[in-house]
Amino acid sequence: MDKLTLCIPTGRLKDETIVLLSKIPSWPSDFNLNSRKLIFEDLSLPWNIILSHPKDSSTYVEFGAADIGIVGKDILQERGNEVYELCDLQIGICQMVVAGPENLSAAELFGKDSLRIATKYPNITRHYLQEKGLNADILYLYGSIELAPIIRLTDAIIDLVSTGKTLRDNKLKIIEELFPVSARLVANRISIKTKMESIFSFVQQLKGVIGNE
Ligand SMILES: Nc1ncnc2c1ncn2[C@@H]1O[C@H](COP(=O)(O)OP(=O)(O)OP(=O)(O)O)[C@@H](O)[C@H]1O
Ligand SMILES: O=P(O)(O)OC[C@H]1O[C@H](OP(=O)(O)OP(=O)(O)O)[C@H](O)[C@@H]1O
Repeated sequence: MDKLTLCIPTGRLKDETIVLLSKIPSWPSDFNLNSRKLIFEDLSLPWNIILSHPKDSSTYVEFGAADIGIVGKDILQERGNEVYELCDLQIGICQMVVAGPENLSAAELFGKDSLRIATKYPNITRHYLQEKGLNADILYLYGSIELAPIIRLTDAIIDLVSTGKTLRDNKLKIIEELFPVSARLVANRISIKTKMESIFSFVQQLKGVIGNE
């Protein structure tokens, strides 16, 4: 069987991914991905591994640098990379929401004459506003999005929520839920044909351990 190249995101998904992979029997129990190395091609590994920024995993898979990869549904929606979604890994679970000040109702927010929304997800936000028939200015920010409405830079945000702690600590609340988010296993569209057997075997092994605490 072909040895696959797997793209694992750094950041908060990395640890959960390693927990999942280490439940697969062929994973070497003493293997350590916690260095600054970005490529792992050790003979002891059942797959070659590359580590990418979480926003880039689906791009590496789309362009064939990796056969398969792990990526949040938020990034798949935002970037629209041409990859094949294989399965939900049930890690990195959160929700994409519209959130705003605690005292603001949905009717008040959406009834505003000039609406401004801060987000790390401009494409998702544009699409959402179009679907709702709303006109708004989108303020693209890199992080700490919750800051924008509390200093009244924007009326609301479109961002991820998991525990809700960031919203609560900043006196914000969910105004509307857009879609659930979790990490997905994706495959390159050519590899899925040329390395079908290896990919199928990998998916079967993963499916055996997904959701097992
Ligand atoms: N609060 C959260 N709870 C659960 N999963 C999350 C949460 N925030 C983000 N995620 C998921 O984890 C993925 C990676 O997020 P992470 O915070 O590691 O990186 P990032 O925000 O894209 O990058 P950076 O922190 O460098 O800006 C996201 O694309 C999303 O799918
Ligand atoms: O509901 P919670 O559990 O509080 O999580 C939500 C927060 O997590 C993410 O931010 P992240 O930690 O990635 O930081 P960032 O804003 O700098 O991107 C997201 O953008 C929220 O800010």
